[in-house]
Amino acid sequence: MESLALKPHTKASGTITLPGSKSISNRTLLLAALASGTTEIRDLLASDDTDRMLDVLQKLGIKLQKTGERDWQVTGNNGAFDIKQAELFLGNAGTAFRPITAALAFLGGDYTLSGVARMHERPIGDLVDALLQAGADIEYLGNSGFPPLKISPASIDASKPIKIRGDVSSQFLTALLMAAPLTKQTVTIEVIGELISKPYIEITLNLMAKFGVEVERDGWQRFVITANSHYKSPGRIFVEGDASSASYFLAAGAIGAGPVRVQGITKNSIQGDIKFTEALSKMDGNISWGDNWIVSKGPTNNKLKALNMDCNHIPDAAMTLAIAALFADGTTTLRNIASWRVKETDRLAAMATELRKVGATVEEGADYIRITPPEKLTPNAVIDTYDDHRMAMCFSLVSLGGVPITINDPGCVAKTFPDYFERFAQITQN
Ligand SMILES: O=C(O)C1=C[C@@H](OP(=O)(O)O)[C@@H](O)[C@H](O)C1
Ligand SMILES: C=C(OP(=O)(O)O)C(=O)O
Repeated sequence: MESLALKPHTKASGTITLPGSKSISNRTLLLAALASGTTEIRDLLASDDTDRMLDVLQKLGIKLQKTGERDWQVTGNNGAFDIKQAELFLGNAGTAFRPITAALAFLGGDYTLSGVARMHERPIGDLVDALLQAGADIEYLGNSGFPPLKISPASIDASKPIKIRGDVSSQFLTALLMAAPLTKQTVTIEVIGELISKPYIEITLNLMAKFGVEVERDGWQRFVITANSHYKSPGRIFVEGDASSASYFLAAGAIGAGPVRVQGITKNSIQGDIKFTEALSKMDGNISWGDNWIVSKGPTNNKLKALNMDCNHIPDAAMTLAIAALFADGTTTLRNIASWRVKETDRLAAMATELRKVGATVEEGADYIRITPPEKLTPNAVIDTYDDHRMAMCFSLVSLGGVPITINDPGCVAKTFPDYFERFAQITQN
């Protein structure tokens, strides 16, 4: 297996232009494909997750044209896919698998949807159960409740409210919301139990509105999409820089004195992970904002403050906090993150195992992690990354503690940030 040896550093500074947001990119691609009219997408993320979405849309007959390094033109097909039979591979992209499942279930056709082995261990039962209530025809080709899936033509009846659980992944509700206008019926969605990762629903509603569909809502419990809703191209759409990707560089600035500046995002971002900046401020990191940028610097006394935080609203960026915890003045507890267990790997187990390799004392609970930093980080740890881009990106930050560290399978960052390590090298050159 390939591995990357990172040299020890104590300082991080410089400027990084962020890659486009994964969450915005994949939603925008799908909405543009389902809209009437042509959409110019600027600053789309180029990564494995977006490649999976582009590939699937192309297979479904959507015309996609690359018009610049990060720019695409999508010719919408007005709420339909012309290709009615296809075998689709969605890698490990949750933001592609879940919404494509819902769209195809409502539009009908003969499709199989599969992914990498880990995707076949990531639950999808709550979404399938919701789609079945409206008459969709979906079969599990492997284990019940998990991909791969077979979708067949069906007659969809949305006259009764569709109930959906949102306590395993918010992507199920996102998928149902985005697909609802395809039924051309009024769809009422009722969320059962506690919805997790709520800010991702705001991204969904925001982008649906940009494409002309306003969703009526009653808090987080009930959403109504009326029968006359259909997606229309907004013309041109700009993808913000990825707030989760920003977290590694902002943390680097706070750990390694800084200043580190990320470009392509600011305060009014529609991404929930922008709130990572609040968590970093609570740890005494210094954050400042501008037009289209954020800068982080270290605390004046050089040590970060320990944190005790409910991280349900920022599940991805919370992993970065687990690493920042290594540089804090006491024990950090990150709570309400049970969803970590069903992402690219079991992130609670993986994070605990790898943090122990660098000397931390770690308590891992069903839905929390508690991290006490060591007096001195253990040098030369060899970190396993479990095919999880965020494990690889997070652990690069340990090198800022002045210790060499080796990252196994660094190429797994391709899921959302293919040139991460080149960018990281840019801020650790001095
Ligand atoms: O909707 C989205 O774009 C996402 C939602 C989150 O997943 P969960 O809702 O499963 O927590 C997040 O972890 C994922 O990276 C992207
Ligand atoms: C959970 C993640 O990905 P996915 O969109 O596949 O759920 C992630 O990027 O951290």
